[in-house]
Amino acid sequence: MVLTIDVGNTRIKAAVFEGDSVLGKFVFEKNQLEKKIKNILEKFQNCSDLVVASVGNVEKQSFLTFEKQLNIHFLTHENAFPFVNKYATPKTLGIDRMVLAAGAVLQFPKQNRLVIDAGTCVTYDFIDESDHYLGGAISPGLQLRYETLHNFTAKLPLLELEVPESYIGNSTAQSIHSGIVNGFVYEIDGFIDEYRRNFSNFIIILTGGDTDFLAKRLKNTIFANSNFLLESLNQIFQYKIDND
Ligand SMILES: Nc1ncnc2c1ncn2[C@@H]1O[C@H](COP(=O)(O)OP(=O)(O)OP(=O)(O)O)[C@@H](O)[C@H]1O
Ligand SMILES: CC(C)(CO)[C@@H](O)C(=O)NCCC(=O)O
Ligand SMILES: [K+]
Repeated sequence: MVLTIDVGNTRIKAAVFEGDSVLGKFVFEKNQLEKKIKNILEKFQNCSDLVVASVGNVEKQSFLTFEKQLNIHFLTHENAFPFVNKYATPKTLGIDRMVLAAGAVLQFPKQNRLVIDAGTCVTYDFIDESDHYLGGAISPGLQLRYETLHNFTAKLPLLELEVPESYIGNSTAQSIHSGIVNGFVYEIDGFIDEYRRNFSNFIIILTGGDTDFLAKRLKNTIFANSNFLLESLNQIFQYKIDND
């Protein structure tokens, strides 16, 4: 059994795998990390390995507490990844993006793939059919857009996510919802259209905290899987055993 942990910018997500099956899924805050891992390990006593990908500022020490119980694997740029990294600054590429790219290559061999992770930030990652990682884009996520609009203006309120009534916002609130929600959807569909103009065939994987909200609203057909990063961690773990 493998415990996979994704330390994001805002939250931590974890899942226990037996082979390819998910036995349990967990979401928690950074300050609950040690307590939650302890609880998970009490529930799943056959966990032998812990695989972590972290872009957040969590102390490595918090995981090392469990060193006696588990083999701990901290993914870094030094690990073997199943693609050729063509990013101009490979050392600054987010480990979460590398894990998503690896998962796309392992789950969808020999085809072009676009991975969209709609989390705190939205990331776009493109890996072509020759398994070359080309890069993509980073933009603010849905929640971040609401917060930024409020934090950097004098008059704009902090609103909760709401589906806009129309693209023509007829009030301050509706204008904000339209700008953020419609803008977000247009951005993603716009990127997908641009990729389509340049690559004949590719699979699109959508993941991250806003997966379900977005999946219903995009005009393009996508493969929606909010667990894709955790599943990819599990797959990399299998790959890592074979290749490191
Ligand atoms: N319970 C929740 N708490 C926070 N965000 C949530 C929640 N449910 C859905 N979301 C949405 O998920 C987005 C955050 O995504 P996610 O949880 O994947 O981010 P994260 O933990 O920071 O991970 P990453 O850094 O990998 O993006 C927000 O834009 C928000 O709209
Ligand atoms: C873009 C984020 C914040 C998304 O979690 C993360 O992947 C990261 O910190 N990336 C580093 C910059 C880059 O990927 O080029
Ligand atoms: K993200």
